[in-house]
Amino acid sequence: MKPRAVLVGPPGAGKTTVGTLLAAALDVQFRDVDVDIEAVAGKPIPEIFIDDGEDHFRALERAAVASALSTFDGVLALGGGAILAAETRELLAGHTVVYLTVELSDAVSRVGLGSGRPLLALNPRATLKYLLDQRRPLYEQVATITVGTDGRTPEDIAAELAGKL
Ligand SMILES: Nc1ncnc2c1ncn2[C@@H]1O[C@H](COP(=O)(O)OP(=O)(O)O)[C@@H](O)[C@H]1O
Ligand SMILES: O=C(O)C1=C[C@@H](OP(=O)(O)O)[C@@H](O)[C@H](O)C1
Ligand SMILES: [Mg+2]
Repeated sequence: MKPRAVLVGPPGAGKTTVGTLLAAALDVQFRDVDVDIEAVAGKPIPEIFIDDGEDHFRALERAAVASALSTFDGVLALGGGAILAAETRELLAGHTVVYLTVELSDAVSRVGLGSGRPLLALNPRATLKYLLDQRRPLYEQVATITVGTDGRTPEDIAAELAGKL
């Protein structure tokens, strides 16, 4: 069993939002790895970062992604940093991986003050700029389909993807 599509991209790309609409359009289930991680940890992501640290969050994330990739057949959204793990990038080979791109200005306005995203809590704009530059090659490495999201509605993006899949 494998997901119909796996959505990757930086925070604010719209993985959760577009993924939900895409799953509805394809009439399959939607799953968000961030939600799986919170269920395993028994607390929200900001609390995992505060209580246990980012390394622990990443370990939970690697396990949650590996499990979902082998047991779930709907539309799967990863967290923006999941592709930092070489193990996860390797597991993504052979999957339909959709990279939702977003430029800094749209990402900044979408994540707002970064609430619920502990990495962005201090300085969302500067951190997003760093994350976008650091991760772009990794998203490009795993992607099989790349779709731009700037200035577009989630509905429009989901409809384009539903047509492609
Ligand atoms: N194409 C879009 N245009 C405008 N706002 C968007 C778009 N996609 C997502 N959003 C908004 O941006 C925020 C972040 O979206 P989300 O789906 O959580 O992104 P991700 O899961 O990639 O971090 C949400 O408030 C969402 O409503
Ligand atoms: O970029 C990241 O490292 C993270 C992105 C978040 O998911 P979204 O990309 O859905 O915001 C979430 O997994 C966590 O806060 C870490
Ligand atoms: Mg998300």
